[in-house]
Parts: sequence; C-alpha cells; structure tokens
Amino acid sequence: MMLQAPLSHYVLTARQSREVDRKTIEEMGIDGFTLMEIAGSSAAKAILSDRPGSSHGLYLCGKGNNAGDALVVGRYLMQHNIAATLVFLSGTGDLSPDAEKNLELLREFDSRNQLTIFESWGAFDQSGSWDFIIDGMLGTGLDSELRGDYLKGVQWANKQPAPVLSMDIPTGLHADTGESMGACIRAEQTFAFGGRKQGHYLEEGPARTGKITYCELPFPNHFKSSCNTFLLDESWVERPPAQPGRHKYASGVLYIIAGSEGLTGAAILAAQSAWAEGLGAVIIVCPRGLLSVYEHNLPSIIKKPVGDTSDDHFKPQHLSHTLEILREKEGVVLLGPGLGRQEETASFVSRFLSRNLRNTVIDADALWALARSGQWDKPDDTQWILTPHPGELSRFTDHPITNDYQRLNFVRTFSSDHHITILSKGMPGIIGTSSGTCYITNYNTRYFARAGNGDVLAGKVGAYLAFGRAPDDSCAGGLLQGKQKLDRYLETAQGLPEPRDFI
Ligand SMILES: NC(=O)C1=CN([C@@H]2O[C@H](COP(=O)(O)OP(=O)(O)OC[C@H]3O[C@@H](n4cnc5c(N)ncnc54)[C@H](O)[C@@H]3O)[C@@H](O)[C@H]2O)[C@@H](O)CC1
Ligand SMILES: Nc1ncnc2c1ncn2[C@@H]1O[C@H](COP(=O)(O)OP(=O)(O)O)[C@@H](O)[C@H]1O
Ligand SMILES: [K+]
Repeated sequence: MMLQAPLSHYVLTARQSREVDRKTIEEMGIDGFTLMEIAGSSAAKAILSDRPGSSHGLYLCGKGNNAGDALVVGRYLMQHNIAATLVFLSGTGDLSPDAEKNLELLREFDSRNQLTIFESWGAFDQSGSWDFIIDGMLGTGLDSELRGDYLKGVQWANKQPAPVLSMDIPTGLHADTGESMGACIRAEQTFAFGGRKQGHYLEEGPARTGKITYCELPFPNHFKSSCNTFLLDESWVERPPAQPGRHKYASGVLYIIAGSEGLTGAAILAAQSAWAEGLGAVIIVCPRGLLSVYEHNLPSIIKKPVGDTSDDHFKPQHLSHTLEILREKEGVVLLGPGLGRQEETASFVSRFLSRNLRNTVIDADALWALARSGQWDKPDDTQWILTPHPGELSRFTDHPITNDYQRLNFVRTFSSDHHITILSKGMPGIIGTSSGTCYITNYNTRYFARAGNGDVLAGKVGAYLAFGRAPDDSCAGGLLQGKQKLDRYLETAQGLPEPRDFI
C-alpha cells in the first residue's frame, strides 16, 4: 500500500493557503470573518486549557488578517477575565476589514475596562507583565525582510520571559522557505490555521515555531487536492509489523551488495539492521576476499561470495555471477553501503543497474557511481529507492542546492521526472515519490548524523521493501522506526546514541 496521509497533515505554501482561503470564501460563501472567528476561537480554547490561571495577555498586532486572528483570541480570553494589552505596529487606521471589525467588537466586549490599546510601537511603554505574548504581527502575507517597527517588535518579544504564541506562523518566518526574513519570532507554540505551512518544517522553521497546534478551518477537502506535501509522523504511518512467513524465503529476502576492504562495517550494519526486522533471509553478496570478515561477524546471514580470494572490492567481472545469484530467489536488493569508489566498482554498479530487474535501494557509494554515470533511466517495471545525504543529492544536478526549500523542490521534481522514490536525508528528512507527492519529517534528525546511521537506515528501508511494502511506505517505515528508537533512547540514556542503538 502506498502512503495515504490524512488531510490534517497536509502542508501548504503561502500561495496554496491563500488559494484555499479564496475558494472557500468565493465558492462556498463562507466569509473571511467567519474563518477568522473559527481560527481565533480554536486558538483561544487551546490557550485556556493549556494555560490555566492566566490573567493578562499582550497582543502584538500588524494590520492584516493575522492581527485579526489575534483580536479574536483577545475577545474570547477577555470573556474569561484575561485582560488584553494590544500594540498595533502599523497603527489602527489601515487595518484589513475583518481585523477592523474585530477591533470594534473587542472594544464593545470590554465591559470591565480590561483593554489597553497602544496605537504604535513608539507609544507602547513596555512596562507590565504578561502571562503570554500573542504574535499577530505577520502571517502568510509576509512578502519581504521585516520593515519598520516589526523588526523592533520581534526582537523585543524574543527577549521577554513570557512565552510567545504565534498566530499561524512566527512573524518573520517565510511561509514557504522557512527562512528568517531579517529577524524572526521564536515561538513556544504556533497555531496553524487551516493547514500547516511549509516554512514550519524547513530551515529555521522547527527552531522557531515551537509546538505546532493544527486548527482546522472549514475548507472543503476537494480544495486541498492541489496539495502535494504532507507531514510524516507516527500518528498515521503504520509501524511495519514483523512478518512471520511460511518458510524463510517466503517472508522476505533482501540481497545486500555492499562492502569493500576497509568498509565492511557499512555492509555489516546494513545486514544486521535488516535482519533485526524479521526478514526470512538476508543474503550478502561479497567479493570473495572479504568472506572471512562476514563469516566472523554475521553468523545468521547467508553469504554468497563472487570472484576469487584476492578480490576485496566489486569489479565488472563479478556482474554475471551476481545476477545469477539474484535469480535464485525472489527478493529485493540493497546496493551501495561501503562499496568504495574504485573505478572498477563504479563500472560494476553502472552495469549492474542497467541489467538488474529487482526492486532496489541504492545508497552511499552506489549513488556516487550512479550520479557520475548519469544513467537515471531504470529498466521498466523496476522500482528504485535512492537514499542520498545532502552531499550525494547535490551530485544529481548541476545546480547548487543550498537550502531546504531548493532541496524539497528538487526532490519533488527529480523523483517524479524519473519515476523513482528519493529518501533525502538531512533535517528534515524528505521523501519524494514518483507521483510528485513529498513527505517531510518534523523531528530532530541531527541525532542520526553519525557514520553508520545511514547504513542502518538503508537496511531498514531494504527490509520493508523486501516485505512487499511500497517504496514510499518503506522509506517512511525506516525513518520512523529510527525515530521511535531515538525517543526510547532519550527517555533512558544520555549522550549521543550510536548506530547499534537504532538496529
Ligand atoms: N480569510 C483568510 O484569508 C484567513 C486568513 N487568516 C490569517 O490571515 C493571515 C494572512 O493575512 P494577510 O494576507 O492579511 O497577511 P498578514 O496579516 O500576514 O500581513 C499582511 C500585511 O503585512 C504587510 N507586510 C508584509 N510583509 C511585511 C514586512 N516584511 N514588514 C512589514 N509589513 C509587511 C503587508 O503590506 C500587509 O499589509 C494568515 O496567516 C492567517 O493568520 C486566518 O484568519 C484564516 C482565514
Ligand atoms: N531514522 C532516521 N530518521 C531520520 N533521519 C535519519 C534516520 N536514520 C538516518 N537518518 C539520516 O541519515 C543520515 C546518516 O546517513 P549518512 O550521512 O549517509 O551516513 P552513513 O552512510 O555514514 O551512515 C543522518 O544524518 C540522518 O539525516
Ligand atoms: K504571526
């Protein structure tokens, strides 16, 4: 089964977000004021339950609809006796119509003199204490580096002891790229209205948005169909179950073509990682000169040596025997960990990939060889999963990939153009699929940035593919399996986990 993300996990660009808003307003007749009311009231409800005992909030407001959301929050909370101090960074003379209407309502609701309004940043005396600061300065309407008093407001808010709660997106964070536009709010919590934004997950996004609370808006599902990015998390991706089979070869076979002198550790980690998932058989194909290393370290794993005892890396003359081995049993292939970069090995990889008809995970040095040859066209009906880290990915193209936004766009285009699946490692991890849909992770993948974790991941992805899971699902399973192990590790141990902790 291919991945099927729930719509609560769709991730929008600013343009897509505006488009869904616009269509809902124009085609469904649900006006912007109503949408704002739903957005602000859901945030207010969450604040009331998360922060009991609050008595005073500070609201930093711009002049657009993001400010309108903040004003709705202020009205609901004032009804619960939480006083509101409002600061308008662009004054109140030029508010968006819905924000203006909400300011009027807020004034009318203020029966107990709980409202204080400053009409500019300069007028705000900055004294007082607040239980929280609502960031309603800028949302998806941000279109340039921060201007005027917005810069001052953001820098000041980031220094306050009170937690900052952002409406939709932290002010200053670009909704598409996740870049900080001159300065950026560091929020403790962000309420994502009607959809998560791409910028929440890219570049500075994860460090700036804090906890993301998704607030649903009445957008019809069919308006979301243009969305092709989803958040990948364990709330919806099934944990790949162990698959006890009728006999060993019926419960999944993974051929691992990996290792060379000095790099046998990569092949060993990948094999152990795949084996731990409960496969029927893991078969390591190796140059004969390295057989004794694997005999010693991998007792449960079947070894199939090729070539002669002086061979310590793969060569073109190993090709026909390797293909013959692969014909013995149904199964999938993991090609690459620790293969090395000898000329002969690169040539073996190119020839292998043009003739191999098995579904294949292509990792590490095999990716290097593939990028060098540029032979991206795979044999028909064969599925490829490529697992590049950022350096490997950048060899796929002549254009530099310097940020996450470019990486996401490149992964999407490249995987759909070539009908392959790409698991782009990094922070965030991104899965690109042949349909153009991408999935992005939201956890700290930097814990995995140690040599060997890529081999463990490739072993898991290979194992799930061998169980018959779809390529995108295999990648998701591999990533989240590591994430679950990381969570358990961090609960009980300190320091950096090692690759064996993820096996
Ligand atoms: N109907 C809707 O459109 C809905 C919108 N919602 C909210 O509305 C937000 C989008 O509202 P808007 O499109 O009004 O945009 P914003 O409220 O984000 O801000 C737009 C205003 O900011 C100014 N601006 C842009 N970049 C600036 C910069 N660098 N420095 C200073 N000023 C800058 C623009 O000139 C414009 O006046 C969303 O993020 C969300 O919070 C929600 O209320 C849900 C419904
Ligand atoms: N479970 C996981 N979830 C997210 N990312 C992961 C996971 N496992 C590995 N990674 C990614 O893989 C990278 C390690 O792979 P790589 O750089 O190829 O190293 P190596 O091949 O030396 O082991 C990590 O930095 C991380 O981005
Ligand atoms: K904001």
